[in-house]
Amino acid sequence: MTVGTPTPRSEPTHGVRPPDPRPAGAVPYADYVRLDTLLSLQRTRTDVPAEMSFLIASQVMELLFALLRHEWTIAGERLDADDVVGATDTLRRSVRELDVLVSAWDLLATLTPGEFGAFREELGEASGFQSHLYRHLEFLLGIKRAGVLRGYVGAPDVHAELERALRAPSLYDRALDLLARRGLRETESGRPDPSRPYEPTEDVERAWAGTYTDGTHDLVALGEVLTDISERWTRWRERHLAATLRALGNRPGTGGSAGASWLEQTVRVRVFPELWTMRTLVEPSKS
Ligand code: HEM
Ligand SMILES: N[C@@H](CC(=O)c1ccccc1NC=O)C(=O)O
Repeated sequence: MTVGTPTPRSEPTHGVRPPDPRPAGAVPYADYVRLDTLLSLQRTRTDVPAEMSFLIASQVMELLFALLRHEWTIAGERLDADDVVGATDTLRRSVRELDVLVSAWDLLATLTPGEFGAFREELGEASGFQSHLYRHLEFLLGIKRAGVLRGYVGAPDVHAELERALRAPSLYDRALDLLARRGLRETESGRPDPSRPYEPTEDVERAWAGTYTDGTHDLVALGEVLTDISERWTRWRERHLAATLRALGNRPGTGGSAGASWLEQTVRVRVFPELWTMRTLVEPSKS
């Protein structure tokens, strides 16, 4: 092609031949992504234009919940194996995924009460409150409430999986056990009953403060990435509350709660609490 010849619309402008879209032996893109199945899942209940972004926002967030469950399960196994660097790498990747989860609220940021109200009745009593993946993530983060299981008695597989996660040590329990194995805690090992709600202790607060003061590099990196996760978790809740206030005002929720005022209480709870409270106790670094 000579200079000045108009480029046909179907050809790339940079002069490189496009790759063969179906190379022999390779898995076709549409098969790998399961595109047919994926694109069969966006069945809205109404013709209200804004409903599609609501549905896709919910699906995107559920996918990211599943991804985070995967990452945090791997990270937990690595902590148990004393692989601090491996666990920290996995948790760092999960922080980027959490950032995507938080920004997924942008999909709902323009939803007005009029638009939401136009399809909300079709949702019946369905609510994100019933998300079992979200409950699984809460358990991994140490937000343990046995009562949550009651909502899943009609779904035995989900119930069994959540029960296992409730009884297993959380990610934080596993990190604190690791600190104990490294001789950084006054008490020897983990919580006697990991299915109980996590209660902050001065022992754990001092253990983190001592670790940060000593500058024990791998453990400070672990503490910082856990703090990143805690911060993002709160941020997701803040944006959920803002989206709710904007789209719903102070109406009660479909899941039976008071709505925004109920969500407001959850925003105040921080996961991994001593990683926040210990910071006042950390001594200035020497190097
Ligand atoms: C504008 C859209 C949304 C509104 C107005 C809204 C509203 C609410 C309300 C009022 C609750 C409290 C329970 C209830 O009574 O229903 C709730 C809980 C919840 N919602 Fe949403 N929500 C929205 C979108 C989403 C999306 C896209 C997700 C992602 C899957 C989601 C996930 C959750 C979860 C996990 C809970 C339980 C929170 C907890 O227990 O701390 N919500 N939502
Ligand atoms: N709790 C919301 C509804 C809601 O969040 C919801 C309802 C049905 C399907 C998905 C939903 N949101 C996210 O999962 C409300 O009170 O309007």
